Amino acid sequence: MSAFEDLGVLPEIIKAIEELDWLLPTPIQSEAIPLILGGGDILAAAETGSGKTGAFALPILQITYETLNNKADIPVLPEDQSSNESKDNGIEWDQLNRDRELAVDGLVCQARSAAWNGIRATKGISSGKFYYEAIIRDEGLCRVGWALSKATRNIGTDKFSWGYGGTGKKSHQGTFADYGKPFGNNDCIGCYINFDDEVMGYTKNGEDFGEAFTFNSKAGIFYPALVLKNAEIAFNFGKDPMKHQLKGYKPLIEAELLADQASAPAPEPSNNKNIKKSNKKEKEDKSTNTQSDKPRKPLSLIIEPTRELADQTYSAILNFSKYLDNPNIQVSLCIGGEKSLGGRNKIEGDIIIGTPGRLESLVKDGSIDLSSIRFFVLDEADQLIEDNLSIVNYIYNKLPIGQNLQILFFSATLHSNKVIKFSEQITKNPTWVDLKGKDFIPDLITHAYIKADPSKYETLWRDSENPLRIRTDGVHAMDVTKFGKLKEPEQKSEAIKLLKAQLLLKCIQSFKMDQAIIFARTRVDCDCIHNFLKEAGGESTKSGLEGEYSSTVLHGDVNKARKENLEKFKNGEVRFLICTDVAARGIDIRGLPFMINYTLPASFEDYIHRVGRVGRADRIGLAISLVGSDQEKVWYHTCRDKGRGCHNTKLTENGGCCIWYDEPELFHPIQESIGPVELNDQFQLPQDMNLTFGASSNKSLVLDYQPHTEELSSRVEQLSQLEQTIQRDYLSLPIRITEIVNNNNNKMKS
Ligand SMILES: Nc1ncnc2c1ncn2[C@@H]1O[C@H](COP(=O)(O)OP(=O)(O)OP(=O)(O)O)[C@@H](O)[C@H]1O
Repeated sequence: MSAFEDLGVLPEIIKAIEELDWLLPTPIQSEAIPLILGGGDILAAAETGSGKTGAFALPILQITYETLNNKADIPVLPEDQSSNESKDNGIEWDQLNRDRELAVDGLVCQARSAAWNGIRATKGISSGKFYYEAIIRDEGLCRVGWALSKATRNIGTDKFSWGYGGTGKKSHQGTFADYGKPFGNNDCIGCYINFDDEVMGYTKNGEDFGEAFTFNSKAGIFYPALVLKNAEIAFNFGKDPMKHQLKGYKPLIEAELLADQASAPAPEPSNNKNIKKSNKKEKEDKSTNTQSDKPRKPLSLIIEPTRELADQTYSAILNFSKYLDNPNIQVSLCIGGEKSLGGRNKIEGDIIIGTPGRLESLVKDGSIDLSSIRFFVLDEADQLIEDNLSIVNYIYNKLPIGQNLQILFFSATLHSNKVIKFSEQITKNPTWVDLKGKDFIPDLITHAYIKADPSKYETLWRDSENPLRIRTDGVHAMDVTKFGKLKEPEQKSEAIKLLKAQLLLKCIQSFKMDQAIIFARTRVDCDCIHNFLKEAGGESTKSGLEGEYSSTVLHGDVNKARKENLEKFKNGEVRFLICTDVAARGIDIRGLPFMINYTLPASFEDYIHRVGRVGRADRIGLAISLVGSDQEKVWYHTCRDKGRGCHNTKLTENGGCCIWYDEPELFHPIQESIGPVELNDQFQLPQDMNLTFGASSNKSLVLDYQPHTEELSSRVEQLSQLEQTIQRDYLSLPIRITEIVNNNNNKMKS
């Protein structure tokens, strides 16, 4: 019997997690899963990388599934919002013919993955002159066009499909050629097909680019088709008035729409539609499952502070749910940077995962129906409450409070007054699952630091012969022209900035770091470090191989590329990820050996989350902090454009956009609580600390059971003795009764 089974987890979920090598639950999972399955509110604090995602995701997935299986309980969306079928003459995007990471909401298609994801329409045409429109809703990549039923979903790459992409290329049979103009956000692309003359073509915002392809009109039924990557596109087959009229062509909806008899290619496992059924149960379902086939109201809502984290939790839940069918669990990802649906179409999904801003706007415009929510999860709750309290409160107030609603708070750092006060307002007698006390940090992390002292390391940063110098944030561009004896605070500040870049290289070299995550304070700092590493040898070589110091950045500015950059790092395509605190929480990169605090975070809690990117899932990690020996003057933009084009280096108290950042002060609590070791002059750990970073500790995540077992052993012993006493008493009971009965009989006889 699996240990997860002991916790009451369903076999289908266990099968999925066993494939991830989750054989035993981690301590937080052992504690939290039964409590959540049992129905209470909980506040769960456990160290970074200890498996908190599974601790809440597994039980809510299970209860969601069990609720759906009890068909009477399934809340469905009202009919008029759930189907476009009649109004669209039966043409819609085909849920059975789409790639796994493409989500469909009415006629809006979205894929947030860095891979291409395609879909085909349910119906197509084989005669006449018709067209449809695609309205691009962000800057991602896409190709739109037509496909026969034999085509793959990556249209334009085989001989059965024809596409036109945002880079201004048409493609067929894998050949890409210039056509029309590039297109992007807000553009309206018309896709037309003319069976009389056997030509296909495209328009952009009404401008006709003429023939793109010729084709054989007898080839079969031509379906609208789409492939996209990190993009969102809305379609109009003619239900709404077309944006641009195309002379001689009618909207597709007016055609005689057809579909091939042949079945569609097997669908990928679903992420937001109820499409996969086991053969065995299919027959029963035809009669009984009509309720669960309808779009359903969400049962679980999970809020995550960042897009990356929302995406990670979304992928985890998709993985956990892969063997749950009849019905499949619908999971929807709602993250920032997307347009409102205007309440026209409801977000479908049994489990919705999103970021605060996006969820707020979807709730406000009526696109998410919260009336059936049973689980409200605040992951990284302290950050959500710190940064987005009003949104969390707003969403909470829209929930069906007082019914079966369960509220779950999770974080490694959950002990602030603000969190406790808020939790008291919204939870009912919550159980605290606090495994290690306040802000505990995994033992698998070794903490080290180097004091970035320009007087100590003069040769490193003063060396005028060394062409490799970081271009710093520009705060001192006007006030430090010469360094001299480093008397002025501004000189020291700039010297520290120059030195830190050199120390970074030394650390990378000394520990032969293959992969590391580097945290800096601002976007500008991240870009400066990225450029510095490029110059140090981070450029891709002509042969396409990444350079020795290849890096990528992740911060608030790198909007669309954020996911792609993170994937590059996760896949090992680049060696260093340079980021702001946007990646400090939750991001799970298995086996990551090193992290570097290029600048210290502004709070001790942030230090805990940042260093928690290493030392996860049983891997030993090293966290190195570069600590300035003096204060540094840094940007702190209060200006309207948040720093764009700002050169105001006065301090904020004088109306400017700079502050003095006091790393020596920020380092105190870290030094007191954790006591990091100082790297020696060779930038090495003391010799007795011989560790292989990135390697398994061979302790296993679940060995943490041991202290718990020891703690409980005396009580288990007492229980066992009690049990024995009861057993003995019980066994002696009939004898005594017989004795009493016999005695009584004897008395009566005599
Ligand atoms: N029972 C388990 N057995 C083996 N590996 C596990 C188990 N549970 C989780 N993991 C793995 O441990 C890693 C960390 O899990 P997770 O991301 O949930 O940690 P976390 O506690 O949420 O961390 P953070 O506080 O940084 O958000 C992941 O790679 C996950 O796959």
